[in-house]
Amino acid sequence: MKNSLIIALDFANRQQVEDFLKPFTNEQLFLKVGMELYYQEGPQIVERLKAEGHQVFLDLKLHDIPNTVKSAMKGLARLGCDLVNVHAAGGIEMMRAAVEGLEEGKVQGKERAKLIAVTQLTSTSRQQMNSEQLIPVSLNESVLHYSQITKQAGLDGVVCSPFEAKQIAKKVGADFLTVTPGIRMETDDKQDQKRVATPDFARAEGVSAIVVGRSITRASNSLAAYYQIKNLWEGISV
Ligand SMILES: O=C(O)c1cc(=O)[nH]c(=O)n1[C@@H]1O[C@H](COP(=O)(O)O)[C@@H](O)[C@H]1O
Repeated sequence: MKNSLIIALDFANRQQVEDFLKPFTNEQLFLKVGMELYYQEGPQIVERLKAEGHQVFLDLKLHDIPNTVKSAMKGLARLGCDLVNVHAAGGIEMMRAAVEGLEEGKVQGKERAKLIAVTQLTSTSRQQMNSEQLIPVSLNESVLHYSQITKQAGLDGVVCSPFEAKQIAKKVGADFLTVTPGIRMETDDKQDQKRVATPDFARAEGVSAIVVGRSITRASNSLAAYYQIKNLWEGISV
């Protein structure tokens, strides 16, 4: 899990995933299945990627009453994913229920998936958080607070941006996972992301894993873009 580069498979169907993965023939990848793909292809897409030897982050960002989240997690646990998530805004009781569901549903003899909570989405700015969510603090404070309650609920880590990761490691613990999307190369378009950083900045901030979508999946040469980002992330100069 630590030092992973997770590719966000934000595609509409299995065929598009297969086309994207074609050039990566000998690579064992860490792949993220999000709502777009999962809602179209269902559990089979996860089972298929696992059968091909990839690690899978199932990113469905559960956020509901504790009982519903617990039952949903119990079902998801059977898929044998490596990483799953909820929204920290669901609260401590909901997050504890998610852990219970994962434990209850886990595949016999296998480790349960790691569970992380989304703090403030990387598409959220301070101004939006203050005026729309009515949370009158800085993004750092809000993300740190969500990280602390996530730890209290017994989860393994959080989704945050690289800008908050160092402080989380200091205040919540160095082994608490910080998984960071919003990764872009210097010249890339930010699109809908607000808190954006480069792979080498993320490495310098000590994040556990980066999540990269469009900078790889929409690149004219995805394999080359993947290696370029991977080298920066791993601190390899070419
Ligand atoms: O939970 C996530 O993965 C997530 C949380 C967050 O705060 N921001 C965020 O961008 N993501 C996901 O990370 C991916 C980022 O994609 P790109 O912006 O294309 O690199 C998308 O699949 C998002 O759903």
